[in-house]
Amino acid sequence: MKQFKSEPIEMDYIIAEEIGSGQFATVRRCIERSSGKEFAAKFVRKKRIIGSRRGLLLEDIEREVNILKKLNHDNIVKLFNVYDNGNEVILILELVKGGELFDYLAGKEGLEETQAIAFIKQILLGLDHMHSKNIVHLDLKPENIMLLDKETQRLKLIDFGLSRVVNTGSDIREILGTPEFVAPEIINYEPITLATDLWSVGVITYNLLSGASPFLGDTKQETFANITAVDYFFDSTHFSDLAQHFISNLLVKDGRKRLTVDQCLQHDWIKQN
Ligand SMILES: Cc1ccc2c(c1)c1c3c(c(C)cc1n2CCCN)C(=O)NC3=O
Repeated sequence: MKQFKSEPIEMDYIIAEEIGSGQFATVRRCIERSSGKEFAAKFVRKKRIIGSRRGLLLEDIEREVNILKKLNHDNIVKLFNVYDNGNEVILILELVKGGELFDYLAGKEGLEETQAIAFIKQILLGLDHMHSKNIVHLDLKPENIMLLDKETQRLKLIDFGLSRVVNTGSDIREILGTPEFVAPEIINYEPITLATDLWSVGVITYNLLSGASPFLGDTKQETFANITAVDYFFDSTHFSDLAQHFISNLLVKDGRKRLTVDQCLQHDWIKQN
C-alpha cells in the first residue's frame, strides 16, 4: 500500500535553508506554496545497499512516521506530510523556531528553579501523552527539546528517530541514545521500558538546575561506568531539598523503582509551581 507521496516535494513546498543535520538526516526550513506557512522538512536518506552504513532502512523510517502519526500534543512536534523521492523520505514537520533547550542553557550556570520546573513540567506532559500510548522516546536530551519561540518559553519534543512502542511482547535491547543521557538498562543491554525515558528526565533536570551533567566522564566508557554505578552528587548551591528528592527518585538503577510520569506530575517539586 502506497504510504508516502511520490510527486516532487517542490510542487507543494519551497525548500529553503538547511537548519540542522545529523548522521542520516538533514533538516531544512520550507514554505508551503498554497498557504505560505513555514515547516521543517526532514530529509532522511534511504539505505541503498543492505549492510552499507549510509542511510536508514525503510522499515526504520516507517517506524518513526507511524509513531509520529499516533501523537497529537502541544508539547510534541507535529507531522503533517511524508514524501518519498526515491533516495530519501521527507517528513514535513511543525517548525519550532526558538532554538534548542541546549543553546538556551549554554553559558548559564543553570536556570532559576521556577524556570526549570516550568520546562520539566512541559517535558513530562509530552511524555505523559507518549507513555499513555506505550511510546518511549529513547533520545531525550536538551538538543531534542526545542523552544517554540523565545518569547513564550513553550517547549516541544522533537526527533522520534529512536522511538519505539514498548510492551509489544518482544524485548527491545538495542544500544541507543546519547551516552550522557542513557539509562543503565541501555548500557547493560536489558529490556527497555517507559521508565527508560524517566532516567533521562532525571539527567535533564540535574542539567537544567546546575548547567552540569551528572554522569559525564572524560570518555564514553567513564560516562557509562558512572551511569551503571549511579555515581553522581548534588552540590547544595543549585539543588533545593525538593529538587534533590525529585531527581534522586528518577536516577534509580532499577527502572521499576523510578517515578512514573504520573508520579512526577504529582511530585511536590513540580506541583509547587
Ligand atoms: C529553527 C530550527 C533549527 C534547527 C532545527 C530545527 C528547527 C528542527 C526541527 C525539527 C527537527 C527534527 C530538527 C530540527 N533542527 C535541527 C537541530 C535539532 N537538535 C522538527 O521536527 N521541527 C523543527 O523545527
